[in-house]
Amino acid sequence: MQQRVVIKIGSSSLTSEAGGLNPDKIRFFASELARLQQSGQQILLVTSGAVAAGFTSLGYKTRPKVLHEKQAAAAVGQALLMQAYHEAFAGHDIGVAQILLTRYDFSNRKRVNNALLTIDELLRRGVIPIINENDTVSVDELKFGDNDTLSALVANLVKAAMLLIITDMDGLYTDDPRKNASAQRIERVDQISDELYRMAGGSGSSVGTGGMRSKLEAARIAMRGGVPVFVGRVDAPGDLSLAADGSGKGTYFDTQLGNLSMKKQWVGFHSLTMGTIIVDSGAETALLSEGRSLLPAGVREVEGDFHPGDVVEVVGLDKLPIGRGVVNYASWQLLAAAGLSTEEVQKRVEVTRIEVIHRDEWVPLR
Ligand SMILES: Nc1ncnc2c1ncn2[C@@H]1O[C@H](COP(=O)(O)OP(=O)(O)O)[C@@H](O)[C@H]1O
Ligand SMILES: N[C@@H](CCC(=O)OP(=O)(O)O)C(=O)O
Repeated sequence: MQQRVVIKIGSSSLTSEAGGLNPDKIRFFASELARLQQSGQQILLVTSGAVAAGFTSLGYKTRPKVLHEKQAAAAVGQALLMQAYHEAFAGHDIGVAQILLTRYDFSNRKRVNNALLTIDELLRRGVIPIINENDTVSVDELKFGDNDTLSALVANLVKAAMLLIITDMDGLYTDDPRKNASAQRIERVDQISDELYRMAGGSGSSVGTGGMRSKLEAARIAMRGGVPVFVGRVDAPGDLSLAADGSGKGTYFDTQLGNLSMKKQWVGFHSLTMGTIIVDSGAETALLSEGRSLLPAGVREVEGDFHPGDVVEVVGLDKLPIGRGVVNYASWQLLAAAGLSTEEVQKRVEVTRIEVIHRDEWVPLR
């Protein structure tokens, strides 16, 4: 199978600060992607820019903040965005296809499989799938909020050889370079630490959304799926191919954290969680450092209404996420078993497995 490369281009790289698409930039990226495709890779493009492209046509002076205004702007802008790509790629004799996805699509195996079959067929025929969030039907918690996460989920789904996140900054710095001139660029990252998250700020431009923080989050998801990531700038001919070859202007994230099976990817990143389990510090250490299963004794609180086989989020006493797993208890059973020793649980609660979450069905997120 040919190698697949997912390229994500942010609004800041395609539009002007005042709104509206920049056709020169679109043409430039089309020729960069065409060059990469000619080198034998299958290309998938995750593009932002619909809101930024559309808001001026609706009479907004600046990028709207209210959800339904953003959705309206995206509905106008998405057509403009696709038209611009269609024309730009036609110059290279390359066809394009529009795919709009939401978070919910990834949590539903049937829907995500349909998307994959479509993508496979397009790639077989040399067409570039152009993917964006389906802004019209996305509502708050189902929303990606930014396309960085979407690009990581797509990269994992298609088993990409690499994810290239193109933005207006040449990589991750020790601080936002727009605010701190002495910030230093980080060349390579092999583990995403809390310290790194503290360095990464929000968006510096008026058109972008997630900033470096959401790019780090995306890198974390892709790395867990075994996909190496580049975050950086592409602004001269040949830059994209250089980025794919390992000598781009940006930061590289390696994947020493190991590959996750499709099942664990689904549990960790694609599924919707049906509840939350709050665990004590002993259970947190057992789960994160000792590779053990979660037992009822370590459970402090239970939130939500779930059933055996559902995916739940596990948080520490500080309420910060530790990971996700497939739960073996219904929420009402776990409420009865919380804090009890294994012996006590066996006497009092009728469950098929004693582990609340078995380590084989657990994905740590720290
Ligand atoms: N530590 C950091 N290193 C680099 N850029 C940072 C950092 N913290 C915040 N940023 C900001 O993140 C911005 C890129 O994110 P964003 O505006 O969302 O772009 P895009 O539209 O490409 O997704 C940069 O322009 C920069 O101002
Ligand atoms: N779906 C939205 C993406 C939102 C957005 O701006 O994302 P990004 O520029 O990647 O930070 C759009 O096309 O405008």
